[in-house]
Amino acid sequence: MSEKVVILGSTGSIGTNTLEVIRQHPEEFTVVALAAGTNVEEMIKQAKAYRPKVVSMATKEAAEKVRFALDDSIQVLYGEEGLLEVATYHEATFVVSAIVGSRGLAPTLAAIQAGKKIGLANKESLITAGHIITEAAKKAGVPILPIDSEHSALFQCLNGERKQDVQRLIVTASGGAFRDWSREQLVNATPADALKHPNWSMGPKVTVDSATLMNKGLEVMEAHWLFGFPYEQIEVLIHPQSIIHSMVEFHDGAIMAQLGSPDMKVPIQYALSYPKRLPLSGEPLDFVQISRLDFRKPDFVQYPCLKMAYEAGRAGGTMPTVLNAANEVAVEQFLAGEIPFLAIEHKVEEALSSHQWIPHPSLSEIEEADRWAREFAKKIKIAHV
Ligand SMILES: NC(=O)C1=CN([C@@H]2O[C@H](COP(=O)(O)OP(=O)(O)OC[C@H]3O[C@@H](n4cnc5c(N)ncnc54)[C@H](OP(=O)(O)O)[C@@H]3O)[C@@H](O)[C@H]2O)C=CC1
Ligand SMILES: CC(=O)[C@@H](O)[C@H](O)COP(=O)(O)O
Ligand SMILES: [Mn+2]
Repeated sequence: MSEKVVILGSTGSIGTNTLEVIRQHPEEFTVVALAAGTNVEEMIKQAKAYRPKVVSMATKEAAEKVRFALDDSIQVLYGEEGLLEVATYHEATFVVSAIVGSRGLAPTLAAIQAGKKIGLANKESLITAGHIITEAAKKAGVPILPIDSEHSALFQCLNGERKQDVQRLIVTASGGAFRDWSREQLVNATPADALKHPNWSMGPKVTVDSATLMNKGLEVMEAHWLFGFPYEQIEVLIHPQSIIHSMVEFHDGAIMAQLGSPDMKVPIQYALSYPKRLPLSGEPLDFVQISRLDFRKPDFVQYPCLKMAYEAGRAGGTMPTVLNAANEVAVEQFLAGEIPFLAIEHKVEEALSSHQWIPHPSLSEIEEADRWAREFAKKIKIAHV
């Protein structure tokens, strides 16, 4: 029987890669519902090609344009209500959560509570409300299958192993667009510079997060929530080639690593078809051509966002929520040309140090902390950066 798939964020980088995996395996997967923001043209193309039963757009205006282009057999919804309807669509068995940012939290939680298997790319929802998502998944008895490449790698390396035999998780980082830039050079870094990721083609927000290494900080927290290890057992290692996607070291000194070309279709395929593996088109990894793999330790002075993420993760409660929300606002402002690159870390730092920490927040307290951090981060003046 085929998996009935919903994609939240279908028009984005993860969304389009997911549709490509599905296109290569029509016998395994059927697309039943899609949700996106405002990319009308891409949604019309996808709806015509995959014939879902329902689609939803972020705004009424976008939905009307999509509806105009499709026949009546595809229902077109919009707004928060439409998104939740798609996330919990009755026929769906598997929901790919690939909206960018913590706005992915509500639909991801709703999909879990509706008993859908989750393929999780939207790391921000897990950072923002880790205990709420993991408890909801446990209660509903649904698996959260990682799509993020490092977590897919860790998931594969941990397969069949006992947790108590693990020494540490080693999360690899490319170092992002500014891997070889000095702090002095970063003062003048532009959005165009930050968007030149050395290895991966991704959406703008995660690409900027790669450049600050906030992405790696978020991924350390993501690993904590997905696999249940304390922060002391989760390390980051800079690996410029992005060939080793992460590793697990065991107490006997053995290390398991998952390798592959930097192609998100591989972890997406693994999440969708777990525990099977399906063939994918693409060139096999050529070790002779790669010839070497390099590593170095990340430096907390060079990458304060990584340091703040470890601290926020260890503090727990509402600190990760605030870190994530302030970062989302700052990245958006940077991409809009409103603030310099180094103001991102400055805004996150200010928000964390001004926040009234709540140790065991409810969902509404998380939503309130997220709202507070966004407003606070927007208002921070950056003249002295
Ligand atoms: N790209 C990658 O390779 C990887 C991404 N991730 C994570 O996956 C998530 C998605 O990243 P990525 O695909 O790169 O991002 P993109 O920016 O490429 O895509 C974001 C998607 O979210 C949709 N969206 C935005 N706002 C709304 C809204 N209000 N309602 C509904 N949908 C909305 C966009 O729709 P529209 O364009 O129509 O406005 C788009 O489909 C992020 O959390 C990222 O960290 C993790 C690992 C790798
Ligand atoms: C592809 C993927 O999973 C991204 O999250 C990736 O990790 C970005 O690369 P770096 O953050 O290592 O630069
Ligand atoms: Mn990743």
